[in-house]
Amino acid sequence: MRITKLEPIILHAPVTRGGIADSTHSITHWGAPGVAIHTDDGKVGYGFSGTHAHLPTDRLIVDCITESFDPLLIGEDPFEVRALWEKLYHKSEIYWVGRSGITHLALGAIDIALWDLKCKALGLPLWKLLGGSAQTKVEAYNTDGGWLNWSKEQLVSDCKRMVEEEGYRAVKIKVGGDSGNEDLRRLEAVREALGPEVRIMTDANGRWSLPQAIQLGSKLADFDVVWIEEPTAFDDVIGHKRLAESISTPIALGEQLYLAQQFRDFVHAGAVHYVQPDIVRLAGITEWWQVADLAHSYALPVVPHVGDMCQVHQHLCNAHPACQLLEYIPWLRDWMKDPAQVKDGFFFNSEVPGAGMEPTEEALKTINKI
Ligand SMILES: O=C(NO)[C@H](O)[C@H](O)[C@H](O)CO
Ligand SMILES: [Mg+2]
Repeated sequence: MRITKLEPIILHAPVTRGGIADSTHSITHWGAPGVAIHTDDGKVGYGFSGTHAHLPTDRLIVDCITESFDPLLIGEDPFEVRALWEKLYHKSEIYWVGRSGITHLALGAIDIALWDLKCKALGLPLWKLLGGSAQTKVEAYNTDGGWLNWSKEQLVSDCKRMVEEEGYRAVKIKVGGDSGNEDLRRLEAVREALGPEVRIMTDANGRWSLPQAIQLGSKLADFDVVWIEEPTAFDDVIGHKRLAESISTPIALGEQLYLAQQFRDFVHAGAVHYVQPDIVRLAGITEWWQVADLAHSYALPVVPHVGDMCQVHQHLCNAHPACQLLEYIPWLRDWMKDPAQVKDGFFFNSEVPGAGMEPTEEALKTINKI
């Protein structure tokens, strides 16, 4: 099998109720800039990055795919995923301007598409190609009812519905609003509504200063939260280490980290407890697996961020022994041929050959019409 063509794709999918916000971002659509990789035997592999649907930067990502990486892939054997990852990552002119950021997001989409091709050529779902199930099932926690722009009433109503009607036993709510006391009042209302057994995660999306994170983070224990996610500046290893030494609530982070080496620094410093690698920020499945192995060697749970909207991470969590739990956000499910399925709070294992990000024919009709 040889690669014959890279076709750029940009999908923009509407988010829940037309707009969601966390402490740092406010979006109306989820962006999926990516690629369809065609081969000489007619197979097509699909891979996407995950963005906030900002068209100019989505175009930068797909241009990087078609202008910079394309010439390095035409004629290559897609089975050689790791060799191609090294070739593309270390292409010196690209490495000079990239190493993380736009070029890394572009490489991630390509890597996912190459794994997709490998799966399709062997007729296997990604989790089976990676070695089979490492656990009986992967639990889902739901993020899509906890947005910071929801009123407290909407927040409580969504979280109750997810638990009482949809079977979730864990939900995540956003903190990091303008008022720390309002954050705590919202958290208290959700805890009171859900009772003591349901697990609640909190996520500040990097908004707090270190003193704010120490002050507010120390109060989270009153509500028995599972973790505080991204409490302070995304790249601040020392700050998170100091916070981890100051509060009892575990720290979760990773959705903003591009490189395995960044995860190494946080893990080695004891600055993270729940490690959240994302294939769409790292350079795909190939780099994600390195981070999951690193975390596992430190006995740290891996609970990926889902910039792919669970489509590929459902496979990865099924296959990697460090994963028992995965975030659920549904924004791409109507655009995917094999949408991730959650029932009674657990993910189903897909048996469909592939890595999970093949769009529907309908979705492909919308591309490049954005
Ligand atoms: O932090 C998150 N999950 O843990 C969410 O993905 C972000 O809030 C959304 O992408 C909006 O920026
Ligand atoms: Mg987050």
